[in-house]
This record gives sequence, C-alpha cells and structure tokens, in this order.
Amino acid sequence: MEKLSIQGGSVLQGDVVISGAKNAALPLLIASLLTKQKCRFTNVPDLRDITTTLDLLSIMGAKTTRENDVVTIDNSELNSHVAPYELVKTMRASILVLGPILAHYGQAEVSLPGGCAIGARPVNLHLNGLRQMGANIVMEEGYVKASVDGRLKGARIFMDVVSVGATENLMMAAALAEGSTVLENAAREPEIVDLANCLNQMGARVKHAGTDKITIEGVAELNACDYRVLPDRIETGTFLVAAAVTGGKVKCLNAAPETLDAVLSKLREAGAIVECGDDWIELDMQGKRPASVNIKTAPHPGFPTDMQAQFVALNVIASGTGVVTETIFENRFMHVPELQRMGAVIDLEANNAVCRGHSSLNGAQVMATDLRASASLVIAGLVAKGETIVDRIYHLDRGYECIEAKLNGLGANIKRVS
Ligand SMILES: CC(=O)N[C@H]1[C@@H](OP(=O)(O)OP(=O)(O)OC[C@H]2O[C@@H](n3ccc(=O)[nH]c3=O)[C@H](O)[C@@H]2O)O[C@H](CO)[C@@H](O)[C@@H]1O
Ligand SMILES: C=C(OP(=O)(O)O)C(=O)O
Repeated sequence: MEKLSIQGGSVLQGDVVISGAKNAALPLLIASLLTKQKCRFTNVPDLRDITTTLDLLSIMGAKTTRENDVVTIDNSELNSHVAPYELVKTMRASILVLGPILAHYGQAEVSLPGGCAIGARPVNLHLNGLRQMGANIVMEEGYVKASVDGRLKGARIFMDVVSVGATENLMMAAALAEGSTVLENAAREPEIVDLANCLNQMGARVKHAGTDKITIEGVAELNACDYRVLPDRIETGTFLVAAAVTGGKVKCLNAAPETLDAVLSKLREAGAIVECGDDWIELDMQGKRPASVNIKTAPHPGFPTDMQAQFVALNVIASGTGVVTETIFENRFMHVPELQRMGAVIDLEANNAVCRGHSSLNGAQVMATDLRASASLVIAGLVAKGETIVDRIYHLDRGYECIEAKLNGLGANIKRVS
C-alpha cells in the first residue's frame, strides 16, 4: 500500500495551480445522465473519485473519454439503470445517479452507499424528496429500487437538514419533472450553484441556486453541454493552511476567492496576510507562527466541515488554545488520535476538539482514515521534526490531484513510497 514520507521543516513558498473541484465535478458528470446528447467538461481533476464516476457511467453503457482535464460523456446508448454495490461502496456520491436516472428513464436501482468513517450519512432526504415527486421506492437486498409511471411531478419539498447531496439529487430530478419544484432549506454551497449553471446551459430552468429556496421549472428534455468545473475551494484552503503552518508565502492560481470567505477570514484571524484577485489568493505568514482560532463548522456560507481537520492541524502548532466544533458529521475527529501521536495536545469533548497550541510536533507513523483527516496529517508532517509517514493515502488520492508534486513545487520534501 502506498504511503507518503514527509520530511518536515520546509517553509512553503511559490505558486500552485488549483484543480477543478471534486465536489462540483462529481454531480456535473452525473448530470450528463439527464441527456442523450454529448456532454463535455473541462477543468476536471484527475482523482480516484472521478475515475469511479466514469466507471459507474460506463457500466451503465455510457461512452466516456478523458484527456488531461477534459472529459466527454455520451449517454446515447445507455443500457442499464443499475448502480452496483462494488462501485457505490467506494464513493458515496454515487447515490447522485438516482435522481437523474429515475427522471430520465423512469426506473433506477442504486446500491445504498452505507455509512463511512466520518458518520452514518443517511439518504432519507434524497428518497423522501423523490417520493414527493411521485417515485415508488423500495429497499431490496441493499439496493434502492425506484420507479415512476410517466414523468416525475414537480413538488414543494422541505428538507429538515441542510444537505448538499439531497439538494443536488432533487435539483437534477426536478429538471426533467413535469411542472415546478421548490426546494426549501436547500444547501447553498458553491458546488450547487455550479450544478445549476450547468443544468441551465443544458436547457433546464433552475432559479435562485445559492439561496435556501431553489425553484426548478421542469422541461421535457435537456441538451448537450460544454462546461468548465469550478475551482476546488477545499484544495485551495488546504494549500493556504499548509502555507500558514510553515510560516510561508503561497499564491493559489486558478482559484475562486469568492467561495472561501469563511476560511479566509479565519486565516486572517490566525495572523496571515491574505490578498485576492479575480482568480487568485495569496497568503503571506511572514515567517510567523499562527495564532489559534475557534472554528464551528456549518453549512455554506458557514465554515466548511471539509476544512475542519486542516484547521485542527493549524491550531495544534499555533500560539494559544483554539476550540474546533464539528456540527455536520458525528465522527469527524479521526485525525485527532493520529495528531496526538505526533505530540499534538488536543482534548476531545463531545463534538469539540480543544487544541492547546504547541510550537513543535514530532514526525511519526500515522494512518489516514478519511480524505480531509489525511490532509491534516500531511500538514502536520510539513512542520514536524524529522520524518512523518502517512499510511493509507488512497483516501488522499480520492480528493487531491498530485498533492505531493504540488507541495514539493512549493518547497516541501515529500516522497510517495510503497
Ligand atoms: C461529494 C460531496 O459533495 N461531498 C460533500 C457533501 O457530502 P454529502 O452531500 O454527503 O453531505 P450532506 O450535505 O448531505 O450532509 C450534511 C448532513 O446531512 C445529513 N443528511 C444528509 C442526507 C440525508 O438524506 N439525510 C441526512 O440526515 C448528513 O448525515 C450530514 O449530517 O457535503 C458535505 C457537507 O458539506 C461535505 O462534507 C462533503 O465533502
Ligand atoms: C467528505 C468528503 O467527500 P465525500 O462526500 O465524497 O465522502 C470530502 O470531500 O471531504
């Protein structure tokens, strides 16, 4: 199994090019299921989850090509409506195929994704919303089996928890439903807006994405698209935190500063000088040690849960005590025991991680348990004394394109070893 070997102590400096967003690209590629016409996507990151998505589409009969950051998908000969367990179990976002396949073909079978390291992650909101639109849904042998007579019907759907995935699934289904759908208490993440923009380019009529009340006027069919994926705000934030903990100066190019307000404001509070242009963000820590910050995760525009682990890593080497509160997922502190193995002083109290800043960490062998936990261990390894070995980096490869090459380009000393 591959590992990363990190020699700590470098100060990160220079420019890094940000990739397209995993969490935008996944629903966008899946939205191609809504049309038989050819879809083309650019700025698609080269990640394991993207490969899984293309495998999933191919298994259903899609013809896909991928060259550098350009992906094309032709669903004109789709011949299966089944998303099998073998692929769904490796990527929870696979559940997003349910709404589009059902809306387009009247039937779908998708394996239940099940829980994962960070929490139980139920899909009740996805299923309830589709039922409100007229779907018949049963669970059999671990699969969600859904069908509808004729077209789905537009409905007013209230979600009692803010869910990115449910909002995306229902928005895609509603795009081809008969009549209008209103999604109440919808998620407002930038990736939702990106999906709405792409759907509208395909001929959908989605309004007010980015607010908590999205309206979708269903249309009978959707057309081809040629769409550029939004820059990855979580990758950007991860590089900025890595720069901050090493006291460095890093400029993220091809970024989307307007998607990172909560993260940038916490980095400024930690003492960083942060400047933004239209598509770049530069962080300068001026060689200083960061000051600790309190963080509470919340749906967008609040502080993203996908940046929580990285800020725990920042707090453990910062001056002062910072409290990190996780409100979205019930088990998203798996990085804490691993960071403690490196000398971090963290008390876990319910959903709070109380981080008592320590000016140094020691390299150790640590285990990646999920995607962002892995990123926090890499960040800690950059400042630790000596060598840190991060095991199980397949988690990291789900969501970070060439992470060691990009960090080495900024002066880090990281090797992939088997
Ligand atoms: C591929 C993708 O985009 N993944 C992101 C997406 O995951 P994902 O879309 O799975 O996360 P959700 O926004 O759905 O989850 C938010 C909360 O809602 C709960 N919930 C969700 C659905 C449901 O039917 N019932 C329910 O109770 C979840 O357990 C969780 O507590 O948003 C998360 C929250 O910003 C991010 O951490 C993930 O990186
Ligand atoms: C939790 C994440 O992804 P996923 O929803 O694909 O597990 C993430 O990107 O941090």
